[in-house]
Formats: sequence, structure tokens, C-alpha cells
Amino acid sequence: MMMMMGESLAQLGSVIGTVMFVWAMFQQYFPYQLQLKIEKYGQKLVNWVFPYIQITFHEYPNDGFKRSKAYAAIESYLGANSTMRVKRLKGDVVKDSQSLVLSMGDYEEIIDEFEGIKLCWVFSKKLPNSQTITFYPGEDERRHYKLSFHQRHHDMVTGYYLNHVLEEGKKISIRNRQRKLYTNSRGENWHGHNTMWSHIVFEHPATFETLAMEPKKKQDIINDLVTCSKAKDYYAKIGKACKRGYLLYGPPGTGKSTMIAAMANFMQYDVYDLELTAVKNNTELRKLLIDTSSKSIIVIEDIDCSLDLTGQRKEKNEEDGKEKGKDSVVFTKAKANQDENKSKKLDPALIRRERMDKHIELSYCCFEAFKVLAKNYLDLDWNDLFATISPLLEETNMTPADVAENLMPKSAEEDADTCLRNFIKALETSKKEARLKAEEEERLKAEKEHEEDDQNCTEVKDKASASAQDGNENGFSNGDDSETE
Ligand SMILES: Nc1ncnc2c1ncn2[C@@H]1O[C@H](COP(=O)(O)OP(=O)(O)OP(=O)(O)O)[C@@H](O)[C@H]1O
Ligand SMILES: [Mg+2]
Repeated sequence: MMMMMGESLAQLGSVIGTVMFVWAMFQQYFPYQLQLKIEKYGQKLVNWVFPYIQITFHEYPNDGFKRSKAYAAIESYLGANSTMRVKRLKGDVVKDSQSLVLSMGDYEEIIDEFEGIKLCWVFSKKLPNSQTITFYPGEDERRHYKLSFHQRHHDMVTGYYLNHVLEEGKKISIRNRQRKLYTNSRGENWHGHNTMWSHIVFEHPATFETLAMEPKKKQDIINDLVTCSKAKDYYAKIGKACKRGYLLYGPPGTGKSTMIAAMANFMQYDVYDLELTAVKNNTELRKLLIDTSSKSIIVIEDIDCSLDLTGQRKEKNEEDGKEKGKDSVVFTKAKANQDENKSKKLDPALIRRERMDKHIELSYCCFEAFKVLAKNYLDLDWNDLFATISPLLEETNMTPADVAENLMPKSAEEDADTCLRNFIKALETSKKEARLKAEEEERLKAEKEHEEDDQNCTEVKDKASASAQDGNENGFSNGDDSETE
């Protein structure tokens, strides 16, 4: 501020000096140019007295009913940037019922810095003059933000800074918004009409950091999601919705639902749990899909079961023997089926395996996945007992859900070592059970094979004696191979 004042004084001195010089030298010779100069320096003088430009952003511009998007973005931007620098804050919005979102207090001032320049924002409001009741929300309290900046930054502010504020503000609003978990399976609403989607607040704590799976596989998925979100502009240009289809498969308790929640939290998307069995036909499915928000993950759980129930023939096309659990499909902003009304039943084409961009297998807990769970549940990065656990995990089929259950301390007295020792016992028991089961299966198989052999033997004998009898009765020879084969 001192610097600015010094600069301005020097400027004033030079302005006055110049005016006097001009006045003396050119008054008689160039009267017209003189007028121009006076005008120019007059303006300079005014600018020196108040060299600032002000821009006002009203919440309801033009007395309209629609809240200004720019105002909302500025509110989020300043809310996030003001908390460190402003003394009076308002904590009026509750995010996810857990945390407060803070914003600037009334008539509070905040100085923002952008690429070395200082910009001043003031929040203020005007109360209505009369006590009239109005339907317009803007009438209650006319709120606005006023931005002031030095005129020499005019181009920078209008060219870059305001765009920066709007874009950042939008991002912050998305981060702060309450995300929702929608479902179409709740039946009827209180009007007696079929509801489309009903929702609750989505509050799943899962993140990719706490998701236990092979690190490389996990990183692949994160990269794919990032690529998809970055390609947004490209898709907007070609007029298409950017979407991805994932087929998640694996035994129960391996983290399919947890992964969907981690994806939703990572992308800041809403989740739509689509219950296919509650959808009557393609038209209804199309309506449901159109009624989803643009930032959404649509989940179809157990697609194999769903298709069975809607009367479609199940295509069993198991890629490998491991696939036995439920399947889930996730796709962000799915495309509605175009061939509506053609069929009374759902078209499985929408969720065909080949439509999916990625097939992700979630499997039994490997050592890498265990390390994530040990960190989540016991806050351990390493423990000597890990060396015992690693080979045991390879020899057993324990799901991450079971591992998590075993790792969790059962009482306040149990420390990490005790929990790990209990887990080792559980792994050994599981290994023993698996061995006994395998032996039992082997025994049953052998018994069955034995029985079958016995049966075949008896059948051959029966046939042989029968044909011998036939041969005796009909005069055919015993050597007729085709009969006994
Ligand atoms: N990979 C994992 N990472 C972290 N936690 C997991 C993982 N898998 C399972 N869990 C834990 O086990 C619980 C059950 O897992 P989840 O519901 O994600 O399994 P699922 O594969 O969806 O099972 P289902 O096939 O029965 O729907 C979760 O709440 C979580 O605590
Ligand atoms: Mg699940």
C-alpha cells in the first residue's frame, strides 16, 4: 500500500509538471491539441483519485427468479479461499450431514491474489425497503459480491481471472455438493404413482486408497477413470456423452460394491442402483436412464440373475472357473436403448459383456491386498508376522471381507500383534478346512468313479448274458460287436 501511495505521488508530480509545461509552451500555437491534452490528463487525475474498477455480481440478476450461476461459483470460490483470511465466517451449509461449508460473513472483505495481483471482494446485502411478501427469492435479501481491482489489471481480470474464479468455483461446488444414492426399487410414492428414482444421501467412506486389490490393477482403473473424465471436452465437441462400462465379477465379499463406492467418491459422482427386475420394459428403462444426472454411476447388480428373472435366456459364458459370485455392471451416464417399444421385455444388448469397456475381476485376498487392509484396520505398514501370513494367504481362498472381519480388534485390549496372531490361526484353520474339503471331494469323486465302474461292469455283464441268451434263442452269434458297444 505504501509503495502504491509513493508511486501515485510521483505520478501526480509528473502529471502536474507536464500540464504546466504544456500549458506554457503550446497554449497559443496548438489550442486544439491543448484541449485534448487537458482532457487526457484530467482523466488521469480522476483515475489517480480513484484508480479502481468495480464489478458487481448479484445473486438474482435482473430481478429474475433464476439464481446466477456466476454468483454461486463466486460464493464457492470465496468460501473455500476465505476461511484462512477472513475473521467472520458463516457456517450455514451442512455437507453430507457431517462437515460445515464455510462462507464469508456479511460485509466481510477478502483480498485474493492471482498471479501477483491483488483483488478485493466484498460480500454485502440489501434488505428490501417495504414489508411486502414476495415469491421471488431474491426479494428477501438482495445479496451480491463486489469485486474491485486496479484499472491497470483490467485486461488480466476480464481475460483470465474471472474465468479462473468461475471454473474453480464450479469445481468446488461439485466437491461440496451432497451426492446421492438413487434406487428405482422402492415401489410407489405417496401419490400412489410409480416413482422413478428415490434417493438417500450417499455417504460411503470407501476410497481407492483403502480398497484392497493388486496395486497395478487398481492403478489401471484409476487411470481409465481419469482418462474418461479428461476426455469430457472431446466428447462434448462430438456431441456424445462420455461413458464407460465396467463388468465387475468375483465371489461375494471381494469388494465389488466397495469398488463402486470408491469410484463414485473418486469421480464425485452420484450412484444410481438400477434394479432391473423392477423395470417393466425398454421404455421405462430409457426413461430411468434419461432421468439420471450427468455425473453418475449406474450400477446393475447381479446382472446374470436380473436377466434370468426378466425372461431372457442366460448366456453362460464363463471366462474361467473362478467366476461364481454376483456380477455388477457400472457405467457412467449410460446410453438409453434406442429400440424402445419393440419388445415388452428388456433388451439384454444394453448390458452385454461385449459392451463393457473393462472386465474387472475381484478375487480372493492376495498379500498386497492384505497389506492395505492391515493399514486400514490396524494402522500397520509392516510387522514381522507378515512373513508368516504371506504364504498362508496364497494357500487359502479368503475374501477381503473375511480378512477384514478377522483383523478387526474384538476388544479394546487387543493390540495389533494379537489381532495378527488370531488372523494367522484363522488362516491355518481355513487351510486345514480347505484340505479336508479337498480330501473329502477327492474321496467322493473316487467313490463315484468306483460306483460308475461297478455299474458299467454290471451293465456289460447283463448285456453279455442277455445277448448270449438272444443268440441262443434267435440263432445269432455272440460276436456281434454293435450290440455290446
Ligand atoms: N477389496 C476390498 N477392499 C477393502 N474392503 C473390502 C474389500 N472387499 C471387501 N471388503 C470389506 O468387506 C465388506 C463387503 O464387501 P463388498 O460388499 O464390497 O463385497 P461384494 O463383492 O460387493 O459382495 P457381494 O457379491 O455379496 O455383493 C465391505 O464392506 C468391506 O468392508
Ligand atoms: Mg456387492
